[in-house]
Amino acid sequence: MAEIMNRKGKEKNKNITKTDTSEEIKDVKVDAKDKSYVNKNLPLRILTRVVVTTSLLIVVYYTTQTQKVQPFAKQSELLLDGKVRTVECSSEYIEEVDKFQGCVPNRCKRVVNDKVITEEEAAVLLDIAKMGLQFGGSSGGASILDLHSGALSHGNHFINIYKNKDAKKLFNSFHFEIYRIVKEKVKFAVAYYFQVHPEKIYLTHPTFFSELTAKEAVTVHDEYWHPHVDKETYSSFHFTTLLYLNDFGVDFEGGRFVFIDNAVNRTIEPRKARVSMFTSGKENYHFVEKVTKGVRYAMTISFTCDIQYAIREPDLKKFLN
Ligand SMILES: O=C(O)CCC(=O)C(=O)O
Ligand SMILES: [Fe+2]
Repeated sequence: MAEIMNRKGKEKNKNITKTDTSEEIKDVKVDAKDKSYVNKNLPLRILTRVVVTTSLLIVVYYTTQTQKVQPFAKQSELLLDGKVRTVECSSEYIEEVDKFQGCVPNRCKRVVNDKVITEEEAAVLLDIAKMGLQFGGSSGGASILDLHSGALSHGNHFINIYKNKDAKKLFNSFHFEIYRIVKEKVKFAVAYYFQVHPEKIYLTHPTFFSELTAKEAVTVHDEYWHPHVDKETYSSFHFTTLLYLNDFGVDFEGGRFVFIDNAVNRTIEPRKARVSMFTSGKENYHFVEKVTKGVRYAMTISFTCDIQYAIREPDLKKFLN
């Protein structure tokens, strides 16, 4: 029975083919037209979808990005009483610091205080940084001056500032005294906020001035914007402090300090004489945004609980003789 139906169907089709050829041709033409229409418009439709999806993704990305950034300290605010945020210490940090009696912070934290150092002191340090750095300067966007070791960025490498006779003429004992006092004040601020004994924390290497610009990086030393944990970069660190010497949004653009937390990034906008202090473990994962305009000056002042990594004051004699 099915076969009969098939045959009948075939015959019917045959008839149509014979009697209505023009109709079929017309149909075929329309079909071909339709197909070419579909083929011609397919790339356009795909393109439209791609454009719409990409735009949506961009909008979603930027809205979530901007929502995720929260200022912790803005340049426009003066934090005279300090601003503190407690964070859960990473287990590695606790394990490490536990070895040092009297140096364990009762809590891991980040603190910003604008009263520890005066603007006058910051201005003297800015002078020291600028005077020293004029004898060097990296080919890329990041230069450092370390008065303890004498290391000064120069082109693609480092030179020793203590070997430069002209540099020696510019510095005097007043500069070195302010440099010492500032570090001492910062040490006491760390001891106060982290509830550790001031005699149990020691200045450590590297403690240095930094100068960041929008210049293209030349060597890895110029790539200051990578997220990192200070303790992983320098194992001796237990407390990191940063003293900012000029102003975000005034002297330079970009260059905010950013703590990377799970759901949100928290920013510190540099402000002249602002001191930021934090425990150096994984709990304070961070980066510095690229400077897009101007020059940013800061000082990284590092502390350790391990006396074997303590560093001394810069040797004044090396400069003044
Ligand atoms: O200059 C800053 O704000 C931070 C620099 C930094 O992350 C570092 O020295 O480890
Ligand atoms: Fe860092």
